[in-house]
Amino acid sequence: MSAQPPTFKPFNLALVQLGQIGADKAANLEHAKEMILKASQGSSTGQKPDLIVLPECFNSPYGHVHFPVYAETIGFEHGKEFDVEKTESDSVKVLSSTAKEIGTWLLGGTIPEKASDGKIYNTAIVFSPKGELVTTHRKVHLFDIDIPGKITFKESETLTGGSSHNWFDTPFARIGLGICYDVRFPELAAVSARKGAQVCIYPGAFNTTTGPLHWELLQRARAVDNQIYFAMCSPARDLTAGYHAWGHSLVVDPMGAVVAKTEHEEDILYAHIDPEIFTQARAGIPVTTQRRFDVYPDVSKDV
Ligand SMILES: O=C(O)CCC(=O)C(=O)O
Repeated sequence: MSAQPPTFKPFNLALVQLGQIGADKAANLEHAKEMILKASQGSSTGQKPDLIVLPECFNSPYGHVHFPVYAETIGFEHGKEFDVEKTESDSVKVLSSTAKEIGTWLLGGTIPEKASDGKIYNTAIVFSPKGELVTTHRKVHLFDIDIPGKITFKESETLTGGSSHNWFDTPFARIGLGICYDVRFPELAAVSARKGAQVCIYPGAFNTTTGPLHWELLQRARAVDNQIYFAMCSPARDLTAGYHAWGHSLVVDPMGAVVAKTEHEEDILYAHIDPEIFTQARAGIPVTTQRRFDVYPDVSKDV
């Protein structure tokens, strides 16, 4: 990974708020492919996406009991050559060939991943327009919460938290990665931004308890405190499923303004990403050059 981020150029983003995620993995993959192909055609106003994003856990129902059942072995290791043809992961195969078919960057949401040590991770997978798996990100902060009478969730029952910070470079931007609950930890996005990411994108799946209060607030906060674009892509809400996703996929600009958002049904959200807004935000409110690392530490140092 080069230290210097790519020059930030205008691009179009599409978030696929996927519905119909059920118990049948093959059907989930087929529908995901169908929706990626649809997204690649562009918006009704003619915006063709350069990068398409899927939600968290798009190939299986969401819940700690499901992760071991749906987990796939990917075989990717950071810093090592990786041949997609040799992976055992059906999800990686389908997304790789789809990205290649449409010639578009694809942040293929997350899937439960079984690592060589037997541990299971919640892992985001990213493909180049040639279908190469360029990076992965294992959810660092596991979603373990207990709000009595509302929601109890314990990913750590079956998952292990990732231990690395990840981003990827495209010809138009450096994109910082995180997954859902990771958004509650400002340090991760701060490290991405200080390492040069102009945009952060987190596949996510908030719920109907925390979603209304925190989903938009957290994303606007991460956008403003780092003066970056920030987006999260959710699955659609399915009231027949065990987990009711909040939906409301969102794109926020570096001033904290909402660029685009959906409701909770299946939908494709398009957004134009404009580097001018990034440049103006940083010039007008120059916090990026006013930090006082003599008073508090720089969290991006040594990472
Ligand atoms: O932080 C939250 O309220 C929700 C997080 C979540 O749903 C997740 O990490 O999957």
